[in-house]
Amino acid sequence: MSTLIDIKQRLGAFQLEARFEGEGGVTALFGPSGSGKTSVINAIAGLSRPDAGYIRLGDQVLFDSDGGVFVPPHQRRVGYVFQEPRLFPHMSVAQNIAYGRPSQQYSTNGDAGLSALGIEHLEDRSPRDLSGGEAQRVAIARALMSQPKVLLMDEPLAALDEARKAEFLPYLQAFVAKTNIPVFYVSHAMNEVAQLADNLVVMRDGRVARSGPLAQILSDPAAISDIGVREAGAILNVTVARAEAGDGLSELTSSAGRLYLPHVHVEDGAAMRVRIRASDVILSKDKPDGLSALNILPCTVSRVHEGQGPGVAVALRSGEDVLMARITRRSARAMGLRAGLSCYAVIKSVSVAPADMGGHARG
Ligand SMILES: Nc1ncnc2c1ncn2[C@@H]1O[C@H](COP(=O)(O)OP(=O)(O)OP(=O)(O)O)[C@@H](O)[C@H]1O
Repeated sequence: MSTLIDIKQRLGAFQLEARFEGEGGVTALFGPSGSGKTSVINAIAGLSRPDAGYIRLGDQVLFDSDGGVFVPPHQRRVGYVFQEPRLFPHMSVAQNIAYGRPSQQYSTNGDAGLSALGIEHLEDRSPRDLSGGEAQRVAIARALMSQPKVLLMDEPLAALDEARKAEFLPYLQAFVAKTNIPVFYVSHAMNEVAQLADNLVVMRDGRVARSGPLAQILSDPAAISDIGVREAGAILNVTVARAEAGDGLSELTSSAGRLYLPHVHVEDGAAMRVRIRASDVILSKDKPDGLSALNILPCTVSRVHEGQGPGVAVALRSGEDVLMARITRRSARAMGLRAGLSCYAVIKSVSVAPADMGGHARG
């Protein structure tokens, strides 16, 4: 489902001026606090009315200031999942899900997205007896009951502690991999975005700094300043060769070679995404020997991007994948880095956090 968002809106002292196009799947709105992410999805939901512009989801125009179109929120077929699950405490889980749709039978049968949430065994419980992650899974199920054409999620992990996040994320990944409903996902956490999204919209100060396919933006060295130097990094698509490779490690295969990374709790043969931060990649012109680092991938430099500061972003072709390295300008010069140069990327196993591993391969 193609989308077009092109809106201007003054909110107090804040000026929102956001334009991007999308192609369905999961579109992450990523940016620092106060950059305008929630304001954009509120405009899509019809919870606020932009001063000017245009919003189209598929073939439905929801807002067109020139044409005098403003579809009211209840006619937009938009599901909204907030930071807090907002369940009714006096109703069971099943009643919460069916709330407002008494005529509609709730059943996970035949809906792969809904089944992926794994909530059947929770139906008779009170929301008081759910963990934060379980409650969010129920909130997503409830949002699906209106048979939305699009699902908006505003930082659904923000209110969860680290343990609950780790428990909830695999369900969310499975859900977005299975559902056919386009999702707009607001987050300021790049590890979540890297695991969940197909498309990325980077927001800065009320404007769209970048938008496009996630993998493309994350492997563009010129985008590093918009993503943030600490957060920037490319995604490797890997297959789990041996989840239990001993020593608390898993053995993964990427198109460029074998990797040993912290243990992942998935079946052998599973396809997943691994985010490798640019600042965790060391480059060497010769194949290093006697290093403690377990992962040494042959690469070819495809682009060297010099920014304002002391760092240089280097895009590397590694088999079919792209890696990104951030090194000092001084090192880049000393090594004579330039497009076409063959080198080796060195990645410490322990530098890759479990939270950076696990996104389902889509398709
Ligand atoms: N109704 C309003 N009136 C005045 N200012 C507003 C209004 N709504 C939003 N703002 C301001 O607009 C800016 C963007 O807010 P928004 O919630 O869209 O950002 P965000 O990127 O989602 O941030 P966060 O991650 O903190 O939720 C903020 O400075 C906020 O205070």
